[in-house]
Amino acid sequence: ASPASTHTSPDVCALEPEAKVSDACASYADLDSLNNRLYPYIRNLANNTDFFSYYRLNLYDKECPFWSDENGLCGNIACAVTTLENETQIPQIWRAEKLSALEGPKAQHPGRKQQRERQRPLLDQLGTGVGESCVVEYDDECDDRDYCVPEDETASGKGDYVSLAENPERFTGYAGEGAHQVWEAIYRENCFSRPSTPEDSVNVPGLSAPFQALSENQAHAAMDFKQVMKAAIKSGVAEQALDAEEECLEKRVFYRVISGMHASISTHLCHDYLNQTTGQWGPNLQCYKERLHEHPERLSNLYFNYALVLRAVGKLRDYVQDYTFCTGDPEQDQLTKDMIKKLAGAIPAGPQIFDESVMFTDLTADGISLKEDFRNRFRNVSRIMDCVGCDKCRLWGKIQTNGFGTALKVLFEFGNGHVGDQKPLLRRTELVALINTLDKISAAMKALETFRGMIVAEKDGTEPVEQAKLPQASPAEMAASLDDFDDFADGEADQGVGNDEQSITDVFREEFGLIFRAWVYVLKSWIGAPKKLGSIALMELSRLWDYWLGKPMRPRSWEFKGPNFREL
Ligand SMILES: Cc1cc2nc3c(=O)[nH]c(=O)nc-3n(C[C@H](O)[C@H](O)[C@H](O)COP(=O)(O)OP(=O)(O)OC[C@H]3O[C@@H](n4cnc5c(N)ncnc54)[C@H](O)[C@@H]3O)c2cc1C
Repeated sequence: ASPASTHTSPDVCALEPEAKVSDACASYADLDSLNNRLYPYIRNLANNTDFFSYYRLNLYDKECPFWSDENGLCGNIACAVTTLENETQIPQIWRAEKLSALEGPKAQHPGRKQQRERQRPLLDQLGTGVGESCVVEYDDECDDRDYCVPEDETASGKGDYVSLAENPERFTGYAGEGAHQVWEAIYRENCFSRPSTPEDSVNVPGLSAPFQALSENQAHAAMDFKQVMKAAIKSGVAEQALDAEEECLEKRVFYRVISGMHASISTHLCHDYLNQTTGQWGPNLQCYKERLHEHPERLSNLYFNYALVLRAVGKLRDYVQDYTFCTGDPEQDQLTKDMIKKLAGAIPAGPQIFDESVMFTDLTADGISLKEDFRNRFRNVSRIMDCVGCDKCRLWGKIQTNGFGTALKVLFEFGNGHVGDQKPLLRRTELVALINTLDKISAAMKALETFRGMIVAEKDGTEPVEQAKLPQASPAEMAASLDDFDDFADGEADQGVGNDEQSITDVFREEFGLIFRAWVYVLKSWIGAPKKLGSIALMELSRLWDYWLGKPMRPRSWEFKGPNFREL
């Protein structure tokens, strides 16, 4: 049956491309077209820059704080993570000797203020090119404005560096009771207004209609809300139950973030699936149908997350200006900074895709406690990640909760009049997690395109069109992709997307940028002219040679690529 016929969720109709993603401000089609342009760029940034492709985290030493996780461990080889054992594989600036030189002796756990004071003179020893973001991360103490339990990147913190590009998120085989227990615990964090007494929870009038879909036996056997929720998840009615709850926007957003993250994980595992008969990795259409296609509200939540995270990255445009990207390779650091600045600058500013200013507007005690509750619950989700029994899933689960936590922090703690305009310092791990989370959602949206193509092909009885693979870009190619991005930014401006009111300085900067790029273009053409003239001469000589030998003359290289081919 088609999704439309099997689901009563309001998101079913809303999934039409032109429809707006509910709770966001852009349509599915807008977000898809934005993603088509941004995707190669985000990929490059996340996978091909040292700053964003290494992550340090404590993957093995944290125990699950909620239950004994010994039974849920995954022994598959696909669950394993390759950590960087050899220090020479890590950019020099992050190696232990460098980090410990910066920290100095550490006899006891210092407070945040002490940490800052102690690190300052040591940072100064490194010289002006090195900032806090290069080497020093505060340890895993929570800041008031954190939505996540932070990772400790200091040398004394237990942890390993992981190359994210070498540990892609894909099918691992982690499933069953252990995985379900984790998802259940995560969704339980969404129950802001849980009934206060066990009686309430089995009292049918206290439950929303979908909970009543549980059999009477199930409902009466449940002694508290936790059990009702567990039973609801088992019976597959939890999503509808939560949908139908009378929820304020903030609680709905909490649920959508989690469900969207779950949908993204499912998309990746279905798209990069191991066919255990042939040993081949590739998309598994059945997996997609069961987990996503038949649940349009999950897809809607994935798009919602894209809008939310993209908005947060866009808000970094001023912040990254002063940020020191430090890997020990100044050329790459400059490139990284330019790339993230361009990315942030190309994301429509203002509330065109997501409007965070409509959330947490209630400044009464109730409103403040709602925000605290929201933050604490999200922190709990990040703690639950220590209960994931598969290393690879835990790695990406931790990165993505940190990424969403950072997005929420940027959205709700950076200005907006909620807390004032003070900008919180972002840890390196937070920035890395944010960009990699965006990369995961962006790649999931591209994977959905593949699956949609497969569904059409299956219906028509044709072969699915293979998606073009992204080329592995070298730093020089990355620079070229910056040029492409200029076109994108200009194109968007022409279409009136992302055009906030501009000041005279902005207009001047924009015009100056245009003139500068035109000047660079002309200069590049002049520099390239001798090579091009040489190629023309060589081509004409070869044609003359063919003519002299009486052979058919080979066509000119720019002639056989069609009328629109401009290059030599
Ligand atoms: C943090 C984490 C990371 C993981 N990473 C990976 C990975 O990288 N690779 C891998 O192969 N496996 C991973 N897993 C396991 C994977 O997510 C599934 O749990 C597993 O494949 C079993 O799937 P399932 O069909 O039983 O349903 P599950 O995905 O386990 O879902 C459990 C229940 O939740 C509900 N549900 C499902 N999707 C949604 C949604 N989007 N929104 C709301 N409710 C939903 C449904 O009622 C479903 O029955 C991860 C698990 C966790 C907890």
